[in-house]
Amino acid sequence: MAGIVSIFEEDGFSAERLFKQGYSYTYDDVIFLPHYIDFPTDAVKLATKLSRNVELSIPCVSSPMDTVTESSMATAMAAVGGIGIVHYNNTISQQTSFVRNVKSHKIPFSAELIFVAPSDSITSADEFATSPCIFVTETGTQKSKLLGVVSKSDWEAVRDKEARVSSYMTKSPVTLPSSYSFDDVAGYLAAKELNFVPLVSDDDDEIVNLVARSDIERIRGFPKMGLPSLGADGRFLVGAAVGTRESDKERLEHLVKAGINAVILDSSQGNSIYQLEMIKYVKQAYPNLDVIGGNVVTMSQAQNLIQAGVDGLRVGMGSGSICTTQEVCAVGRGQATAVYKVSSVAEKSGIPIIADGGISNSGHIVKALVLGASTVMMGSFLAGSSEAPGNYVNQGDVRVKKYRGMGSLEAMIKGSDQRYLGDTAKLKIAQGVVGAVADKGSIMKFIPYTMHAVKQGFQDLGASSIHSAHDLLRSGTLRLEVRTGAAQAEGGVHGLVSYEKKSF
Ligand SMILES: NC(=O)C1=CN([C@@H]2O[C@H](COP(=O)(O)OP(=O)(O)OC[C@H]3O[C@@H](n4cnc5c(N)ncnc54)[C@H](O)[C@@H]3O)[C@@H](O)[C@H]2O)C=CC1
Ligand SMILES: O=c1[nH]c(=O)c2[nH+]cn([C@@H]3O[C@H](COP(=O)(O)O)[C@@H](O)[C@H]3O)c2[nH]1
Ligand SMILES: [K+]
Repeated sequence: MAGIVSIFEEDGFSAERLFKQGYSYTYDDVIFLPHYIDFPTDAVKLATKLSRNVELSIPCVSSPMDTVTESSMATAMAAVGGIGIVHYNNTISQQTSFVRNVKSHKIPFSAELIFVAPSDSITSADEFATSPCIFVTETGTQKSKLLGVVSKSDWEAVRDKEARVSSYMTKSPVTLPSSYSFDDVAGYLAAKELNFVPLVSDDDDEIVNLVARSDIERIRGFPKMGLPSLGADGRFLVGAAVGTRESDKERLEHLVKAGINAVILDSSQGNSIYQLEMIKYVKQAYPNLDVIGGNVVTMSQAQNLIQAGVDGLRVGMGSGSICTTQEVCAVGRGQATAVYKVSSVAEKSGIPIIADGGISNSGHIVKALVLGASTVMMGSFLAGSSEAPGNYVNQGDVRVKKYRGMGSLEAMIKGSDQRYLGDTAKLKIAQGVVGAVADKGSIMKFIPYTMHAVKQGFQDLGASSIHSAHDLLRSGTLRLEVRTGAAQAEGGVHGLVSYEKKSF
């Protein structure tokens, strides 16, 4: 191979040369030249690091946005081997309860837990829309003693819909410990011919999950993935975002108690005195917690945060699908260039980087990883999934979910305005939009398929791991080019009267 490489070394550009030319390139601008295949697709390993001490089996991270990551997303992301970062556009108690919820699960969930008090009545079938049953507890909240359960069929059989639930609930329902594995729970439901079973936490008997027979079939139907992301205590890994205000120190204290495995300091421009001070504070107060700084897009921004002690860096400014930062502030960078440049610095200090924003297909993930990232962070790619917060609505013929920027007016009004209205700033300027994305089903189905597509890309490049891709990048063995507009059009579907694009 060495001889062939030297004859053709002028074919294509090395990344070093290509990214030196003064252009801001994004993923679609560049294309990799194929190399040599000497292993099967399944031999490609995508195991990686989120940050210095957090290991994942796939390079996928869900973004800390209020239309992307709460408990359901973070649980499912960990179950498939990635990680979710819980957003902080909420109160401290809401954010920590999302984290605790992830920590108390062994099985990803789809049903909502609904609680009523014994004297309440259930007047509409709509109350069962998101769950096969409703729990009755002493005070009607999750944190109180379980008295009974009402299934949808129990309720349908009741004539007087105004009746108190205590008059017809099934008393003292069977529960299982939440430490039971998927197979244990599946075996129990089958043996007892039950339609669902609630799972209770080991320490305080609180109901934390509800597994229905349909969930068992659903989960069994998903493609097999590698190892889930588990901490040393056997619980799912989860991260959380916080800001850089004084009040975020209190938030962080609660998140650490709830068991987060990494914290992301969430700013659009991370190279600030506020973030540098926060990084130093976190490293001193919680030496065992990985702290991820950002966002950054330049080598010098990265160098500053590395010197302050970050364990990971988040890269991307204005590249997100809902971002308007480049339009509003004229600051940012094409995402391919940003990932390459920041990784060239971070790599020298052994700091993994997260390529954040602008991912809309598996090819973009290949590009981010091969250009130096260790993981990709996704918002719009995940926001249409069943695990994302919010309900689906119909927009014409399409089932959609809301997806919005954290710097959109709507999101700022909901909670992040403390960041904007604090101290001096009285005027709110949006740096993001509110939109909608199409229903994509469960991430537990489309992430495995996406990872398989990524492995095919790696195989074409002769890279059997993310580490070996980075070696090809740095040695100049990886060759790439910029695509003209016509080349980009040629690379997409073209010249057809109509077509259906079905990926798997
Ligand atoms: N990746 C991207 O391209 C972008 C992301 N976003 C997202 O929008 C959200 C908001 O981002 P930002 O506006 O950057 O939030 P931020 O909270 O970091 O900054 C908001 C404002 O508060 C100031 N600030 C922060 N800490 C301070 C302190 N301790 N004392 C005084 N002033 C302080 C900042 O300098 C800035 O002017 C985040 O979720 C972020 O990820 C927003 C724009 C671009
Ligand atoms: O300019 C911005 N204004 C916003 O309101 C905003 N909200 C999120 N983000 C960033 O976009 C990333 C998600 O991007 P994607 O949807 O392309 O995955 C996220 O991970 C963030 O980095 C924002 N950027
Ligand atoms: K954008």
